[in-house]
Amino acid sequence: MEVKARAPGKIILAGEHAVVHGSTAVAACIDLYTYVSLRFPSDSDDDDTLKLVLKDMELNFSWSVTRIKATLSHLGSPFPSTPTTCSMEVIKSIAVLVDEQNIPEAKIGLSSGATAFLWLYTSIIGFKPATVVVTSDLPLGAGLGSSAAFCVSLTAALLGSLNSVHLDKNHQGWLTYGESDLDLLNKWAFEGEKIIHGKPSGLDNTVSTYGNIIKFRSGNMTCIKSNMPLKMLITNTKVGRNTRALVAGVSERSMRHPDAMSSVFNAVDSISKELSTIIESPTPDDLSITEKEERLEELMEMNQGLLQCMGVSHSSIETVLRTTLKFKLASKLTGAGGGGCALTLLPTLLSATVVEKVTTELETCGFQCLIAGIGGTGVEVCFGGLS
Ligand SMILES: Nc1ncnc2c1ncn2[C@@H]1O[C@H](COP(=O)(O)OP(=O)(O)O)[C@@H](O)[C@H]1O
Ligand SMILES: C[C@@](O)(CCOP(=O)(O)O)CC(=O)O
Ligand SMILES: [Mg+2]
Repeated sequence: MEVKARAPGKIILAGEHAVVHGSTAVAACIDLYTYVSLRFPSDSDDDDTLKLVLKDMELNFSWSVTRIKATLSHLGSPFPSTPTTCSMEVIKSIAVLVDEQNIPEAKIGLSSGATAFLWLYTSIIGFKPATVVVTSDLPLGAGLGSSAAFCVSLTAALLGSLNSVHLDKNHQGWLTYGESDLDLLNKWAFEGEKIIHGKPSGLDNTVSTYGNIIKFRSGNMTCIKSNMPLKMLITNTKVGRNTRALVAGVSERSMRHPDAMSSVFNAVDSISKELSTIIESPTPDDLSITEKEERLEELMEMNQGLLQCMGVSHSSIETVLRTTLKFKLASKLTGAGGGGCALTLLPTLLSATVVEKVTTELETCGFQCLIAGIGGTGVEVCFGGLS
């Protein structure tokens, strides 16, 4: 049997980092996906290996199931309906299994992904041989939520292989999970994100699971129905960074300056709330589309200023801000910052010529630009053929 799953990446319109400290954030899924295929060997195959193939990265990992079992069977796996946090002690045991794979130094960031994989696989499936193949449209470590899309798509494929999950396995094409299965899936993916991020807010896995545009605060989400066109230019500075280190840096700064940082987080909370109100408010209302766009641009600039206060901007992001400002366009970083991606609002009345000019100038700086569709469906699975 083969189960395929795909989960989208995301952009954060407002509230990254502050959301880890209890502020509101607004995020939308984008139409770039991570894909997972899960295949169990037939009973006649004499195969004792669990294989993880990271196709884009040209990396093949393989573990003997007997070896994994010797390391982890004391945990009582599998426990698919009880999402559980991987303890530090178990992370260390899994790290030994990951280290044995000799990941090249240049790709060492993938070790946290491999650790999350082993935790999710053994917790949900147990000690069974299989081959898991992963591919992704998303740049890794660029702020577009590749870590969450990886955890969500993997969990979707794993849960999809269980009989306890309510899905029509004869359906041809992509299928969505029911509400209660999605809730379970999201909780497991959050446990995977904890292994990769250290202290995630849960925003990224939630938007990748449920899709749409969401307002999120302290683990609770509300879907936002947008009443205006939202076109964003995404610029990838290609400056690599690691969310875990950036999130830890903000927490350290907030321990050094608790009062000042709490005011920063409160300001971000207000920005996210105002931003979601503007997006949702009916048009024509008291504000025209152009006026709404101007307010969004101002809020994005204010949010970017506060991200600078948190210490997560970067010279490459400042270059994007300066370049887009020349065309009177507002930008902010998206995701953890420290490089990675920036968002630029493209107002409805902006001419195609200006979009072309700004894109060319950003690309001349060595950056990569794209316009993604935002706010679509979340995670999906597939058992049959895909047309
Ligand atoms: N397709 C993938 N395969 C394996 N690991 C992945 C994949 N996508 C993401 N990861 C893991 O997530 C990490 C990147 O996550 P993170 O630093 O949070 O950045 P972002 O989520 O913005 O892309 C990678 O270094 C890797 O460990
Ligand atoms: C910085 C943060 O708000 C978002 C991180 O997103 P990403 O991993 O950079 O795509 C962290 C979080 O919410 O868990
Ligand atoms: Mg991430």
